Amino acid sequence: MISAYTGTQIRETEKSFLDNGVGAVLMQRAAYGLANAVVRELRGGRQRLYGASVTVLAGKGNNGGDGLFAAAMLARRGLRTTAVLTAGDAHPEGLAAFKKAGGRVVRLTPENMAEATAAAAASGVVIDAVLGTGAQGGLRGPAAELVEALGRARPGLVVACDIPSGVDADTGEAHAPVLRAELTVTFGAAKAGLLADPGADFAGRVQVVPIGIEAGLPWPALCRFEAGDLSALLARPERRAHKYSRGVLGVVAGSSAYPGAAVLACKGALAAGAGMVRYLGPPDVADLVRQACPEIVCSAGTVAGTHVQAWLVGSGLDDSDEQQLQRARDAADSGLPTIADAGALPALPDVLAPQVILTPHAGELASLLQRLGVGLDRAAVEASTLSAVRRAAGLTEATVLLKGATTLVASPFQDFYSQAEGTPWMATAGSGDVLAGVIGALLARLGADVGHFAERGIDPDARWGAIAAMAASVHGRAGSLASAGGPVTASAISDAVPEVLRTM
Ligand SMILES: NC(=O)C1=CN([C@@H]2O[C@H](COP(=O)(O)OP(=O)(O)OC[C@H]3O[C@@H](n4cnc5c(N)ncnc54)[C@H](O)[C@@H]3O)[C@@H](O)[C@H]2O)[C@@H](O)CC1
Ligand SMILES: Nc1ncnc2c1ncn2[C@@H]1O[C@H](COP(=O)(O)OP(=O)(O)O)[C@@H](O)[C@H]1O
Ligand SMILES: [K+]
Repeated sequence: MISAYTGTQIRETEKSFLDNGVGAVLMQRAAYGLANAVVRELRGGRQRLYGASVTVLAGKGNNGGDGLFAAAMLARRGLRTTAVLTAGDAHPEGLAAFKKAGGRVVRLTPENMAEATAAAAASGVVIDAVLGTGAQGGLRGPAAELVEALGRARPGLVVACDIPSGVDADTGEAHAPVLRAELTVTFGAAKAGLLADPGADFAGRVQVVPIGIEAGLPWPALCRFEAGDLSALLARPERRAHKYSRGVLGVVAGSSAYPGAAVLACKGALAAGAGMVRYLGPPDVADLVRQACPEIVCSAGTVAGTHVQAWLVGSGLDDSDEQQLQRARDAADSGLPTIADAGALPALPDVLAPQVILTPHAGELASLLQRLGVGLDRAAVEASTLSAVRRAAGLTEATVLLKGATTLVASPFQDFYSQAEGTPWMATAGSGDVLAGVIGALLARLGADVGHFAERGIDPDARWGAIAAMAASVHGRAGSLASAGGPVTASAISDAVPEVLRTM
């Protein structure tokens, strides 16, 4: 599992080390990790180290210090190094080491702005070490001007030191201008803002360099499941499993306008290993569901009269179909774990419960928040995804999964997950319906199994968020597998789910 922390958590952890006078040692480790990462990138691109050019944009704090020490190490390995000091001042020891190693120093002024920009744009590697976890707000003054111009000039390989300057380490909010990095080398542990959009857009690949503070880190602010976690959590069926023990999912989805959503949700659930799927809905949609998936048991019954372990409600619901909306409300009110998607979101009560998992995309989350009195539009949600999803979970008391390039999960117990295994090709109609099905199958199978999670170190209350994140990971992996770099349909994502689960 990748654990990520806020800037404050990292600074508090570092404090005891700094108080003990080992701050300089930590900085050397950070700089060494950063310099090595740059070397690996150059070698990976089959470039010669000797004579390669590197420009470090160095601010006046410790982030600039890390960058200058790293650049000094690179200078000693034969790279041509330039430091652009964006604040006039610089970390004194870092600057001294850089000069001693033979690096060239440019103190940024309005007069040499064009020259400094051109030099940075022409160098093979740019290290962004202007602001780190001590940043308050975004870049200002000459540093902002330089980064703005450099962004337009499309520089070579951009490597961010700890975090792209201007990205908030706690929330992932980006204060323009931010230089888009291909790689972020981050110290001690990942920062939460690197795993939430839009920060993740600017961070590129994230590499964590241990610096010796790890044992003192607190409970993470944000987690990301990796393949090994999924293998442990997605247990195979027991030898004497039967269809009921595998989990029965009830599905309330689809309408005459969107019958396909019901089919895709059911397919997603079957693909993710539901023991049985019971569909409730209008006869014309039920006919289509039966034709597409003869495995599904269809009826026109009520929620109370249908025996299931979990519910999936809302995908493709029509807001005028009062019978389906009532079923969605009954399911959310049943006390059983329920994934509520799309058309169910505006139909449910404001306050729900943790075992109800809401799955909005950014637009739907904005509408939900507006209904709850929070004046955020879609753009505001996209600019601050982690804060938005956290607020929604707090206000609704439900578990909230925000879909997007990075999928975020927030539970009312303050557990946060970020998964990003998908591909932009998955931004295709019906993809979210398949995700709903995958979540539904996992809820039906694992929702009641408190012991299963407890044995794997997950608190019973935290299992709803964990299940949502596991499903997002499986869905993202299935999408990437099916896409293989090209277009993908929602059906193909669903078809790839069993292969992902087989390899877990
Ligand atoms: N303290 C240590 O020993 C370690 C620190 N580390 C590095 O230190 C960084 C944090 O260092 P700092 O706390 O010095 O903070 P930063 O280097 O992030 O920046 C703080 C400095 O920039 C100024 N500043 C803040 N916001 C600004 C803005 N918007 N525009 C212009 N100037 C601004 C502040 O006044 C201060 O001088 C981490 O990101 C990491 O790179 C790592 O080397 C690990 C060890
Ligand atoms: N740029 C992207 N990169 C990766 N995954 C994405 C991207 N955009 C959307 N997705 C994923 O695709 C799915 C889209 O769901 P949704 O917006 O509900 O679509 P629909 O309602 O058409 O099914 C979600 O799982 C989301 O996380
Ligand atoms: K930085």
